[in-house]
Amino acid sequence: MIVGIPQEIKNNESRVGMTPGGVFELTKNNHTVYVQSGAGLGSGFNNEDYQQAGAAILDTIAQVYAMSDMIVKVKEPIEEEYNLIREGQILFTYFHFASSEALTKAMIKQKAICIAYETVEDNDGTLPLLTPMSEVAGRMAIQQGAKYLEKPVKGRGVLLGGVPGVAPGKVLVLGAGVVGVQAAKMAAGLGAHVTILDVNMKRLRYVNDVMPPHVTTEFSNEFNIRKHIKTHDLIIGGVLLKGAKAPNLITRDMLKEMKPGTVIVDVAVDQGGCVETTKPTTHQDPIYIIDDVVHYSVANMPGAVPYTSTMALTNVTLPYTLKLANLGWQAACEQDASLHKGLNIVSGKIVYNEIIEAFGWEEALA
Ligand SMILES: NC(=O)C1=CN([C@@H]2O[C@H](COP(=O)(O)OP(=O)(O)OC[C@H]3O[C@@H](n4cnc5c(N)ncnc54)[C@H](O)[C@@H]3O)[C@@H](O)[C@H]2O)C=CC1
Ligand SMILES: CC(=O)C(=O)O
Ligand SMILES: [Mg+2]
Repeated sequence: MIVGIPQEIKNNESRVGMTPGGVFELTKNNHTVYVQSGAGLGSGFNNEDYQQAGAAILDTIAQVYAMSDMIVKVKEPIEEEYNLIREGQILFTYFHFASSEALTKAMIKQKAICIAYETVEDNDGTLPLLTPMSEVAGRMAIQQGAKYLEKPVKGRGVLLGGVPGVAPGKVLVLGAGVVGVQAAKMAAGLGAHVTILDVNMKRLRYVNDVMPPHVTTEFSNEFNIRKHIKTHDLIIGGVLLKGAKAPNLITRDMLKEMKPGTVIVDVAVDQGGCVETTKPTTHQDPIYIIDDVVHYSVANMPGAVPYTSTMALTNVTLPYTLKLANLGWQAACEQDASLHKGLNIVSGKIVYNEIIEAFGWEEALA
């Protein structure tokens, strides 16, 4: 198969769809790999690194799309890319369709085979291709939150760890999944007091077992959320309903209950966010303020640490990329139930119900 790796063109997205190590494995299996010139630079890989691994370099993104049977990338295609996508072409990347009707309609129109990293699902319900980026984003959420709690950027002016004689800051984490646990771990490491909420008791039991005593667990419901937002300095949104629009756990009226300068880092923004006032922002312009509450909602947080993120991503995507290249998408998805769950749109038809539900459509637009 011919596999193409275009440069990411989303704002401040420096990750790339594959490392030279990934290219090496594909070419070893007799596949052809085209990499757009300069695509890996942001992650520390130059054209020669890819050539030595067996790739051929193409000058433009248009050439990469035109010459490849399968495109492997990181973020969803953006508008400039829509018309480059060909009927029957496999796109293996993050899509987060439920948060964008425009993207969904565009991919239906292009009749591509859209396999979404974020819905590839193992038997135990875990999401192997989302997990490493959630690990990155969960850890980063505390770094970013701590920064925006500083007064010059309109935060409360609280140091998360406190100092001797002064109490530490308080961090409220919504969702005890991958993002939530990684965020809680980092915040606890800084010495902050952490409250973590989930509706899944198994996850709360796990957190309770592995975290230090200054991380406390509570069941997630409106009563508890309303209680805690009044006293916490930093709120992390890490909930997920697989493939679906995130539930609005914090509504607009609740902002008035928070202390001025409270910071919300809504990591779940890529699935629409779990805060009513969340709207996607970029690394260039990451925050906005409503009712004195600082909102940080960058939809591609790991893009800011591409050296770590590109390696972590290829580690998990490569076995699936190889399977798709070796067998073709139909046979690969028939053989591998986890990969099958990644099918979101196939030749113009939505095959993942939560997307149809997110837009309130009656049926898959075909
Ligand atoms: N902004 C960014 O750059 C990135 C965003 N993400 C996003 O972060 C979100 C979380 O991802 P993961 O942690 O991997 O998901 P996960 O599936 O590991 O965890 C989600 C948790 O939310 C919980 N949950 C569901 N409903 C809830 C409720 N009403 N209250 C409290 N908890 C609830 C679930 O029980 C689960 O434990 C996803 O939307 C993911 O796409 C992930 C990576 C990067
Ligand atoms: C998961 C995701 O959307 C990201 O890594 O950007
Ligand atoms: Mg994202």
